[in-house]
Amino acid sequence: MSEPRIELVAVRREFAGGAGVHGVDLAIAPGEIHALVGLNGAGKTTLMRLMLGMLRPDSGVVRIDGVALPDLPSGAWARVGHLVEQALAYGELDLRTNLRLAARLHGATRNEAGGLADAAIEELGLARYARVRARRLSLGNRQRIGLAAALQHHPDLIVLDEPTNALDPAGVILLREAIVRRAAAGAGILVSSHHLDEVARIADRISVMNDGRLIGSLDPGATDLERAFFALVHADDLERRAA
Ligand SMILES: Nc1ncnc2c1ncn2[C@@H]1O[C@H](COP(=O)(O)OP(=O)(O)OP(=O)(O)O)[C@@H](O)[C@H]1O
Repeated sequence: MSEPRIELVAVRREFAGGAGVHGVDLAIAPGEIHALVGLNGAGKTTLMRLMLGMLRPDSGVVRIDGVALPDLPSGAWARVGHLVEQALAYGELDLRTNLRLAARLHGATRNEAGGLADAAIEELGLARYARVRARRLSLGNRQRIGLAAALQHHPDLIVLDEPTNALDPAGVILLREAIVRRAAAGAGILVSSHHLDEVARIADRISVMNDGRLIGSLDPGATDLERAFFALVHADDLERRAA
């Protein structure tokens, strides 16, 4: 089997008060779309921040393409695309300039950056807004900029935290198609969501997170995902209360 795009072994990060991520193992293969679902506060964003080196684990290891994060050469981050928390855009610059800059930060040459930005603008339905300053854009279109910046350089590893937030139905479809395209090209993708049916359309695997742990998985082809999700969460809550 090929090397996972990313692998987490016993990753733990505990905040004061006890919340956090309490020992997570996870591997995402090239070409895999892996969905992460869980209630508010389950630890999804924290897990993603640990995967991206934004947060240091108390213990455990995160490897990208087999290399532990502290040893990862800085150039390797150019092969990663992510949107975790807020989409970063310079309000005074237009949408296309923002995307060109993001492409440059991901290692594209000046010539390549324009082409990547134009392709992403097309892919995410942003052509009408290409020359509009970011601060004038709607919330959903700012989210589209963040997604375009995360995807435009065709990364090998993609991490998206609730990417459909603020997107209209057309945006949801464009994003879905873009994610499937990246996976078909070999990217490993982790995407969190509160929309079970939405992620089930594209995910190869769905992991359920509860109280900082991965407690099980859902079959993306199953009919009543909501019921299966709550059954897992309730059983886990009961088990921990009994312990
Ligand atoms: N820097 C921090 N310091 C203390 N506690 C934190 C910190 N960051 C997150 N937490 C806590 O860790 C837990 C997990 O938060 P996290 O944001 O990872 O959850 P989530 O699954 O992404 O939630 P949501 O679905 O609401 O986005 C929460 O209880 C949160 O309050």
